[in-house]
Amino acid sequence: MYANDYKNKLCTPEEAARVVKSGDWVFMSHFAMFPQALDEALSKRVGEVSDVMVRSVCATVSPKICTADPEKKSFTYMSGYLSGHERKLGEKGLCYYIPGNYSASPTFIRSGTMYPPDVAMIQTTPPDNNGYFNFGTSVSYARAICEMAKTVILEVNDQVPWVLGGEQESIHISEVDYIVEKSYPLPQLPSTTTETEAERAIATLLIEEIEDGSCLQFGIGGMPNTIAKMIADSDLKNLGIHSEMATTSYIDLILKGKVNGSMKNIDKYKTVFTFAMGTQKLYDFLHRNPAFASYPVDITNNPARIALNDKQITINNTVEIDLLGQISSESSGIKQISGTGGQLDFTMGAFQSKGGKPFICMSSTTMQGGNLVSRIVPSIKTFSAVTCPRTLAPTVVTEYGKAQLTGKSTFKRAEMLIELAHPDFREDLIKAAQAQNIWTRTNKIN
Ligand SMILES: CC(=O)SCCNC(=O)CCNC(=O)[C@H](O)C(C)(C)COP(=O)(O)OP(=O)(O)OC[C@H]1O[C@@H](n2cnc3c(N)ncnc32)[C@H](O)[C@@H]1OP(=O)(O)O
Ligand SMILES: CCCC(=O)O
Repeated sequence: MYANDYKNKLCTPEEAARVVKSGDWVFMSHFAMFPQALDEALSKRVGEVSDVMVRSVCATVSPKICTADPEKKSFTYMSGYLSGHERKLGEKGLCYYIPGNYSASPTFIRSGTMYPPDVAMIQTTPPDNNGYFNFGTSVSYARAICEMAKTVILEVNDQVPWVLGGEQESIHISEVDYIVEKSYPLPQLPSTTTETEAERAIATLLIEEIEDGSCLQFGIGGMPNTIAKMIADSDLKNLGIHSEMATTSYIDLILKGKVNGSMKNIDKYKTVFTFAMGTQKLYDFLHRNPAFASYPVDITNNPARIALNDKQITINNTVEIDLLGQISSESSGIKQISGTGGQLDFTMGAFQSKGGKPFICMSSTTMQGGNLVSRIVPSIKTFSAVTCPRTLAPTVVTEYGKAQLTGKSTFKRAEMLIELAHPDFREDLIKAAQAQNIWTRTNKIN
């Protein structure tokens, strides 16, 4: 029925890329759905256009518009959450970070608060018989971008899984201006990370906090995968998932019957997420699987909606925490590592959920430049961003224990956090707390 429409809109990536004019804002799709053919075609226009602003989120390949234009003669690239590729480009001045809570982006686009997109370049599945294309593994805010863009170009990839959605997971051909085709496997995020002893100790401490019927969110990074694996081997049952990200570790949780969503108050029996990144096994598992519902990020990450499920447990990683409980999860000094993403959104949501518990976890130390450094620090580095402010500091977990910081005074926070630090750093931290006037004689460690 829509075959003629499809044929009329079909063109080469190079033809589609010609739509972009100097001064345009081009919004590309996110994470594993970064539109590789359109990026390549646009990169061939270096020197032909100027001041073109391109934005995406966590591109899982290195955008060619950056590498083809190291002097930024034509393109300036920015991302809402840096991937490893984007982090490296950032260090060369070829990728800028856009600070923000992930939940807010669709609203900012629709309200015009964000620069409006001139051109949307969005990767999708091929259309179904009703003329709909599916946003695959990155619903994110693809719909908001397409609604607001002057020109919508789809990059159709027949290797993208069709992911069933709660809403806004698809777009109709009538809303599309150009279609290009390219078949390639989605980039994969390896599932096997080498687990450290500290990660296993932290996971053990977190498992104690999860009950039958809890609703889980796992953040990004090595640690959440370790915990998911441990849950898959536990006696826990009737768990639910309401998360931002879906990962390969979900497969076992679902197949082993740990996660069935039966105790959720909303999206019952569904594992909810806005983007997925993992192995091909995950992408195959997601394809038309009714166990999942993808939603746009203003729905998955809305704290008020997160709170509708009882016993929401959120497990996110951080880079460092200062003695006041300021949580810095996305940068180290001027080095932007990743982004705020949904860390603050989910922490706020879990605080409001009945029986909910937000957690921030980290190994107590890390190797940096060949030196062992503490992640619990007197003060976070100059220029480092605070991802969760101290007013919203939840329970912090290291391999040495848990510290519930909410409602605690500055001296109590300092004391509890120092108990979670590696023993080699505790004396220096006590001295720092004394110098900061957040230590008292009532403190246990002295
Ligand atoms: C997309 C989403 O929003 S999902 C929802 C939750 N969102 C979030 O939690 C967002 C913030 N969190 C994050 O970005 C991640 O969880 C992180 C960065 C805290 C941890 O992720 P991991 O992949 O486990 O981090 P990893 O240990 O590999 O380190 C990543 C980088 O940070 C650097 N880093 C880590 N700790 C430190 C530190 N204390 N000082 C300096 N640099 C550090 C590492 O060296 C590495 O950089 P490199 O690749 O250039 O060498
Ligand atoms: C994680 C994405 C952040 C944004 O672009 O809003």
